[in-house]
Amino acid sequence: MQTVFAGENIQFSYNKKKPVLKQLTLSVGDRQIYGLLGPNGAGKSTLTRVMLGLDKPQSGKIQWFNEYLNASTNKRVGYVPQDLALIYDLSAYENVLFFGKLYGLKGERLKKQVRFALEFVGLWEERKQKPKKFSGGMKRRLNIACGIVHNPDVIILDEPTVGVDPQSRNRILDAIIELNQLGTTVIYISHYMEEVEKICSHVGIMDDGQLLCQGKLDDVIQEYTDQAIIRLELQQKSTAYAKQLEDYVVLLSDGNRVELGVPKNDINTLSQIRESFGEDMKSFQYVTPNLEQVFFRLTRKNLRD
Ligand SMILES: Nc1ncnc2c1ncn2[C@@H]1O[C@H](COP(=O)(O)OP(=O)(O)OP(=O)(O)O)[C@@H](O)[C@H]1O
Repeated sequence: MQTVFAGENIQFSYNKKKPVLKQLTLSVGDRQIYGLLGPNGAGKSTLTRVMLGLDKPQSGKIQWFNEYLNASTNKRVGYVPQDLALIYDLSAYENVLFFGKLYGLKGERLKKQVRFALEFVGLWEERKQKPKKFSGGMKRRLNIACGIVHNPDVIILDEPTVGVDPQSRNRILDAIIELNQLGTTVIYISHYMEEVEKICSHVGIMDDGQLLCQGKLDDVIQEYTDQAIIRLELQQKSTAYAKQLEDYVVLLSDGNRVELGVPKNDINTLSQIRESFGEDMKSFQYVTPNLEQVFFRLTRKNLRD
């Protein structure tokens, strides 16, 4: 596998006192959809700025395509920022044209690429309209068109589905998958665990300026979920079963619902649970290990906290 991005021991602080990125090492391979997850303030946007060369780290090594950042690597990387970077007095077409020119495109190639980008996000028909009239989802899609107009080898998308309706959200996710199938490596920063599980081949979880794990999505889930989860629906509120619950690791207790962490494939524990609750157990469900559990285990936080 070819490495597209390699960052080693990146140390960065805004005010030279408290580091925001702490000896962070991260690598992204060619044609991956790499999901970068982390709670608020973990340092994801800062990392993105450092990766793009907008902020300079105090120490560490950053390479794109095995080269230090330079004019040529810059052209191969696209960026769709979290905050919409649109010019509201220009039409959708002119917005994308503007970004294409910034990346050095000219003439027929520029026109062709603008059309490709607008068609790709499904906004070609609306090209003459100004984005101030667009819905949140359309603005996000236009933002993406501006980021891909120069046909980059890698695109970094920072929370591209925030504040959009479900239809636009699906459209954006489908477009990202399609872009990847066309050969683009995607670095996808998101707060939505289910989106990362749906589209990403690889994942990295960061907290407090450090990368806590990274790897193939399935491998990470396997490696970091040493417990199976059993979800019980009880007749009464879970507080009424304090005695029975003493014997188990209670992961969640919410009204009549309880989630217990049990060793994987441990049939004895499962039958013990059935016996302990007997008739009081309305339902019993095995919950497949997922990224949310990995995230919680590593950060002790829920992503949307
Ligand atoms: N320009 C800045 N000057 C000083 N501190 C900053 C600046 N930008 C971010 N920080 C601090 O750096 C830390 C990491 O912030 P950052 O925005 O990178 O996190 P994040 O993971 O992207 O968060 P979110 O998910 O909320 O966007 C936070 O403590 C934040 O307050």
